[in-house]
Amino acid sequence: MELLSIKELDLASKKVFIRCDFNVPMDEYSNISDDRRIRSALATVNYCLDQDCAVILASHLGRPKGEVNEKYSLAPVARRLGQLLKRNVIMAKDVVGDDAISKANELKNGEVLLLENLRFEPGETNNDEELSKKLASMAEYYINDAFGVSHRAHSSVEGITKLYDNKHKASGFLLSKEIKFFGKLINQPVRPFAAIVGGSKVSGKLEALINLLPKVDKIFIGGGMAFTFLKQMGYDIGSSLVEDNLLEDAQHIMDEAKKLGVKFYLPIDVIAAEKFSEDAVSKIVTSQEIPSEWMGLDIGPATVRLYREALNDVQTVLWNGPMGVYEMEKYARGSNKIAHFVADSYATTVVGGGDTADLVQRVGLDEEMTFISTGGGASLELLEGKTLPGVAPLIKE
Ligand SMILES: Nc1ncnc2c1ncn2[C@@H]1O[C@H](COP(=O)(O)OP(=O)(O)O)[C@@H](O)[C@H]1O
Ligand SMILES: O=C(OP(=O)(O)O)[C@H](O)COP(=O)(O)O
Repeated sequence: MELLSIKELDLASKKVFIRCDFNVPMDEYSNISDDRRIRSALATVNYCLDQDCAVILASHLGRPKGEVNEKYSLAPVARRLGQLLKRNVIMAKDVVGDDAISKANELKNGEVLLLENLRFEPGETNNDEELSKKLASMAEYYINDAFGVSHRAHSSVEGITKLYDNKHKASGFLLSKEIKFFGKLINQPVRPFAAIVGGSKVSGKLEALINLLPKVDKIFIGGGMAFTFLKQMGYDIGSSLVEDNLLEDAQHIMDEAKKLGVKFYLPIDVIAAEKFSEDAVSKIVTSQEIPSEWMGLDIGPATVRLYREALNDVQTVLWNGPMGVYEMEKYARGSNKIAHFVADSYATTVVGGGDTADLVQRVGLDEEMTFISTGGGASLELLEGKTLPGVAPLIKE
């Protein structure tokens, strides 16, 4: 699949809109714990600045659900970006309001403007045409460099592409790199091929799992993903994260895995805690025996041993989603152990997702992996064989 490339555009001294994925992990004080997604966008931003462009950057951060919420402001990203670019980054107070529009209009060549969180606008996730039009009115060229969100048909990712012809839109360097890498990986994975899937975005990833089954040989489940399966198996999961409306889907996935001969691993023990807190009372329990009101916040040591054994013969691994609440040291052990097994293996190791990349970086193993992708959900959907809605309009005819 060949994409329209930024290199083929005549960008010199033009105004360019770049959709980035600056959805970076932050602590409670808005300190960015892993700036990989910002650093990954620099090649495209610097390329545009070298062409003397006026650069308008836009991203979402978290899921503020169409409302302005200071907690999800991109201001910390603007500061970090300024440090990395070694130049001032102008921050708009809104997305397509008076402030953003006037700053975009006044933006000079060589200047960088960052719009506020796109998801402060309810139209963003609804792929609203009016919002796309307002965003597109800011610049003559559109670049998608937001691999991590290219599986979402959102206004700044999909809708906006309809407002530019092929001479005025393209993929950025990051998006191209990711698509090229996964293209190769998916066509000829060396087998056995395993997917390790965890984290907290249960609903999206459960859907991905069903399509992943025919592509992989082994699936390892951890993190908040596990409890929907464990509940469906009849276990008491206490107050662990669960998607009750997806219990049947979970059963379907387990049945299909059996039918297809895909080895499907679930945690056999977990670290359960009385509450979602670092200082909560916690203990190791079997997956069948999570006390009511307690919640599973990490995989347990028996699961770690089981997964290590079963990962031994694997030749290709795609990992998305932490095995536990890795941000709290007390529940980070499972994720850290898995990170070490994956890094130490001779397999091709691909890690995807903002938080998964963060945890691998925290244990200093990022250089040990074959490839760290900026997209978790996006890479799972690529692996399913889907063409991502943000990528389809950028495929060369
Ligand atoms: N058992 C669990 N219960 C609740 N949250 C969990 C659990 N395990 C992991 N998480 C959370 O999942 C989040 C990451 O999930 P996700 O966004 O799906 O991963 P990624 O960003 O790598 O795609 C982390 O904030 C982590 O604390
Ligand atoms: O962090 C992201 O996805 P990921 O956690 O699957 O890597 C992207 O920024 C997409 O965010 P979303 O899942 O809220 O649409």
